[in-house]
Amino acid sequence: MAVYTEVSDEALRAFLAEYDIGALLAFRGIAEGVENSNYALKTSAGDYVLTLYEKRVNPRELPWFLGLMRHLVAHGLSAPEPVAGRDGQALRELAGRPAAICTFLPGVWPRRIRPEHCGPLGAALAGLHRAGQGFAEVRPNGLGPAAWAPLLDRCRADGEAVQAGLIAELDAALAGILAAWPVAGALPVGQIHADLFPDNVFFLEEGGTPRVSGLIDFYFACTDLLAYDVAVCLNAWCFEADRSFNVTKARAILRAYAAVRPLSEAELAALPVLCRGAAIRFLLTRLYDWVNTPPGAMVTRKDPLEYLHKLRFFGHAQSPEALGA
Ligand SMILES: Nc1ncnc2c1ncn2[C@@H]1O[C@H](COP(=O)(O)OP(=O)(O)OP(=O)(O)O)[C@@H](O)[C@H]1O
Ligand SMILES: N[C@@H](CCO)C(=O)O
Repeated sequence: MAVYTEVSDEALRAFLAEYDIGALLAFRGIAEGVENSNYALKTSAGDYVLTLYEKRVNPRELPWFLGLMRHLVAHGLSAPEPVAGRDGQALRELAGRPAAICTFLPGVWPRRIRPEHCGPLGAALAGLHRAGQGFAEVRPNGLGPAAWAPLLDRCRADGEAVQAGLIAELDAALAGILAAWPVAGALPVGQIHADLFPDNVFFLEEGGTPRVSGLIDFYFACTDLLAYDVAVCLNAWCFEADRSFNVTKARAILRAYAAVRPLSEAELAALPVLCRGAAIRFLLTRLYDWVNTPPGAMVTRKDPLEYLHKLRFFGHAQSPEALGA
C-alpha cells in the first residue's frame, strides 16, 4: 500500500495547471513502495509519476535528491527526471505534502533474479557512479556507520523478543565492523544510491536477455564510499531462497561494474567489511521498523532476520575472493 495521501480531482487539475505537460488522460495510485505516495499520470504529452513525499522524507533534502536525479539523467543515466513547472520549479505542494512529477520509466523489476540480471545491474551501478561525478553538493549518509549504534540502542528493549540473543550478537558484530571500517580518505567517495535493491531496478527483456531500462527511488541517495553501493547490491541481489550466497551472481555484478569503473585494490580488500556493514544497516532499519510498526498497520514489515543470515555469511567470508572478486 503506498497511497497514503489521497488527491482530489480538483486539487490535481489545479496542480497540473502549473505545468506544460498537456491534458490529463488518466491518473491512478501505484500500490507498490512503502515510503511515499505514488501516482501514475498519463497526459497527452506522455507518462509521468507523481510523488507525494510522506513523513520519512525530510522536505529540506528534496532539492538535493531532485537535483541529483536531474544531474544523473543529464549525464546519461536512465532514471526518473524531475519535470519543472512553468515557473522552473520541480518541487511544489499538493494535498498538504511536498510533491513532484518525474518522467515514467518503462520496464519491470525482477521478481526472480537470474544471473543474467546481475551483469547489467553492475554496469548500471557503475554508470550511476560515473554520472554522479560532477554533482558536487554533499549529502552525508544518514544511515551510515555513525547511525548504526544509536539505531541498535533504540531496538535494545524490544529486539530480544524477535530472537533470543539477537542484541548481544549485533553488539559484537557492530563492534567488529566499526573497528575494521575504512578510515576517511582511504576509499573513493561519490554520490551513491544506497538502496539499489531489485525493486529499484527496471529491466526490459530483448530476446530473453534482460537489459536495465532504468533505476528509481533515489531517496536514500547520499555521498559515501562508492564501494559501499556495491556491497549493498551483493547483499540484495546474490542470496538464494535457501539463504546460500550465489557467487556466480556476485562475480557477474563485480565484473560488469569493474568494466565501467575499475575497483581499486583497496576497495576490493574492503569489500568484506563493507558487505557486513550493509547487512547490519538493513538488519537494523528492518528491526527498528519491526518493533515499531503496530500489528495491523497497512505497511508490510520486512524480515530483519533475513539480514542476520547475510551478516553471519559475510562474517565468515572474510576474503574478497569468497565474494566473487
Ligand atoms: N519513474 C518511475 N517510472 C515508473 N514507475 C515508477 C517510477 N517511480 C516509481 N514507480 C513505481 O512506483 C513504485 C514505488 O516507487 P518507489 O520505490 O520510488 O516508492 P517508495 O514509496 O519510495 O518505496 P520504497 O522506498 O519502499 O521502495 C515502483 O515500484 C514503481 O512501480
Ligand atoms: N530496501 C530496504 C527498504 C527501504 O527501501 C529493505 O529491503 O530493507
